Amino acid sequence: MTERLERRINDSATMRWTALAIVAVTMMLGYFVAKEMSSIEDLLELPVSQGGLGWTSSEYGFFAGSRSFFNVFCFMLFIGGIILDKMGVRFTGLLACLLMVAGVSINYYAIEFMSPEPTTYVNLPVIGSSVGLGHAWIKRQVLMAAFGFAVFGVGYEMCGITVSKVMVKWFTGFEMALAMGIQVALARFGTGAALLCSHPLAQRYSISTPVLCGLIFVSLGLLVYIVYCFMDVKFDRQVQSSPARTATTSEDEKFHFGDLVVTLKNPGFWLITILCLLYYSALYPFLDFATKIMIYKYGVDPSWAGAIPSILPFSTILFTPLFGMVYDKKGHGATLMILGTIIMTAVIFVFTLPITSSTVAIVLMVVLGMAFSLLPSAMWPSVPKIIPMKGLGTGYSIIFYIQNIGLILVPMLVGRVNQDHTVNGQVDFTPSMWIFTTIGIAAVVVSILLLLLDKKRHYGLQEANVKKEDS
Ligand SMILES: C[C@H](N)C(=O)N[C@@H](CCCCN)C(=O)O
Repeated sequence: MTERLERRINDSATMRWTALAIVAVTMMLGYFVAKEMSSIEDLLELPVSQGGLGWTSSEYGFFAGSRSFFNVFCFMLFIGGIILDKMGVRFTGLLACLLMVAGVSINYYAIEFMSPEPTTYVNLPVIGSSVGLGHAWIKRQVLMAAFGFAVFGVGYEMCGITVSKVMVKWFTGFEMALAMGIQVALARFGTGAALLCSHPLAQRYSISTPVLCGLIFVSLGLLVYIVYCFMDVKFDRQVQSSPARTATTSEDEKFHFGDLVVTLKNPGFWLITILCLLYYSALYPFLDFATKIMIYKYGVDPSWAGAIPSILPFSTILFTPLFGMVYDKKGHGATLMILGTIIMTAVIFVFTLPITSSTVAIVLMVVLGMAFSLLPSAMWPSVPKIIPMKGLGTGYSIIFYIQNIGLILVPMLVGRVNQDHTVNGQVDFTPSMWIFTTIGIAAVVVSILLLLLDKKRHYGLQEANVKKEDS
């Protein structure tokens, strides 16, 4: 056991919360970009003659899924995790921010400067009509935008795992779940702002304006992360100069490939990974299509239709830190996850029903916000209870990697299904909502299995995070 002989920089609440604020803001700016195009699906799909870009629903689904392409097909997330464990949070964080800036620049170039005319097509394999792989023609503009989004996605996910490791570094033994909850809450603010502002910005100026804003934001994120690097240098110097810490920290935190095998053999790790895959495959793609659902199913005016899905991330801003606090002080992490999956599935099921009142949609979004808080506030702080610190970068990266497979396939599938169920410009969203509901039911089952496994393996998921002597 490590005995603390000296006060460390993170023993100061001001310093550790400042570190959190900095990295969380960087991540929040990235989250804006991740959803900056979601509420303008209708504009992207308008004919060019009416000021749109003439994209099809399938092309939009392809674009929405593209954020995960390099992460999954080029194993970038996995490589990012190894880079993180080998090179540390400063190098990896800066690299991640640079990739985000590069990706959004390409995306902006595609939307602002490439021709939206459907004259140049590229033949690519995409999800075919509900079953298997087929071929579709994709506009070059869509392809270039997707390429930029995929580069951005590498930086975005790398930043996600880095920020997670930064938080574990500063908050172990302190208010870890609250810190992670606040980080996720700020990230949701980025998501909500994108859903709320993109459509009005695109309508008032041009379709590329939200992307330009995103470019400015991720550039700011890079600058902010440089500030964090100075704090991190100080933290590491202190740890190195403290003999008690040196004896354990440098050895404990060094990554060996054998640790990866230990992680991969851990059934708790796999259950949490599958839970993450299912939960996020239902919620994130749902958000990608929610604005269009509001317009077509609930008859909401397109100019403010994005405001209804934005309730979801905005409501999590309050709930996520709140549930994080509950987990820190009282425990019950596995129970919180079960509740989160049950509420999510129930709400998405109600969206499947033929109810078309926009008031009902608003209420459902608030309740879904609670689900969107319950699971992340308990799941992410549970990961360090299952995987040791030295394998955490790799562990988070494998979880995100598998999650990203769902984030590619589900939007593509839903985009295609929506296109197949469009008659005279009217979309029937029932089949795609059933896809989300089915995924939700599977998530409920996995979260219950995780509770049962915790009882057997004693990961401590039901225990509080804050240790009495540190508080
Ligand atoms: C999209 C990303 N892979 C992700 O899942 N992010 C989580 C937050 C992860 C925080 C880990 N400390 C999210 O809920 O958006």
